[in-house]
Amino acid sequence: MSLFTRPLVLSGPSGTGKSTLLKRLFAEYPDKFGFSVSRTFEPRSSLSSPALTKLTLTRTADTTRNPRPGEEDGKAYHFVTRNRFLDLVGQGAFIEHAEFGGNLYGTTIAAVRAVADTGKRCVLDIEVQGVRSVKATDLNAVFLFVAPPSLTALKARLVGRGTESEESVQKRMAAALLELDYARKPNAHDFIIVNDDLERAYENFKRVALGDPDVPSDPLPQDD
Ligand SMILES: Nc1ncnc2c1ncn2[C@@H]1O[C@H](COP(=O)(O)OP(=O)(O)OP(=O)(O)O)[C@@H](O)[C@H]1O
Repeated sequence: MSLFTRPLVLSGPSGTGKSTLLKRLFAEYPDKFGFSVSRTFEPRSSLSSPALTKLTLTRTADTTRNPRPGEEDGKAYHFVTRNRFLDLVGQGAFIEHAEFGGNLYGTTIAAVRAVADTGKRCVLDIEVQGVRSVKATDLNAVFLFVAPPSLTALKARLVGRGTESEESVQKRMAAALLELDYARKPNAHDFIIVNDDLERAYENFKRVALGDPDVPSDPLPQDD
């Protein structure tokens, strides 16, 4: 049976290639997916590039920041007041929330459900803490872990991306160890894709995203 009707939770170390895979997927299937990203790290703009905002992606995040000119409520974000946001936090409404630059951002359980109601598959790109939160809900999500071929390769990608300071690379590498530790636990994820060769990884990623239940998981990289 297709898994397409269940939200897809994508996680994996920073720099492992999640945005790269998502961009390709959303470019190939502009109407099939709703997307939510919320992270502890500073958000990067790669998934908000003009090419992507033209797509009919449904975003699911709430924010207290003011709408920018031309931004409609409910399209990029649901704009809420700080008080309302904190109420929602108190009610346990969020899967994840974090503060960046004085504004609060987060993804509510209700927003993920709303995407599913439109017939699209909601894709969440979140960290391990968010994975645990989603597991504690009744969202019945499918968990996909994208692993780097090795820690050495991961570091090379982070450095090669040219977006991180030395300190930020160190922070991300430390977080990567925790993500990999979690991924080694039995039943932590339903699918594991090692993003070694991009073409191969993308083919498997696409199959999982479209709901194929039979995509074989790759073995996790050994510590190096
Ligand atoms: N299979 C691959 N082989 C080599 N390089 C890759 C591969 N996939 C992605 N990259 C490169 O690795 C870098 C990190 O990829 P990307 O930004 O997609 O990671 P990410 O997991 O989305 O990171 P973050 O969680 O920080 O957003 C980019 O420069 C990207 O071009």
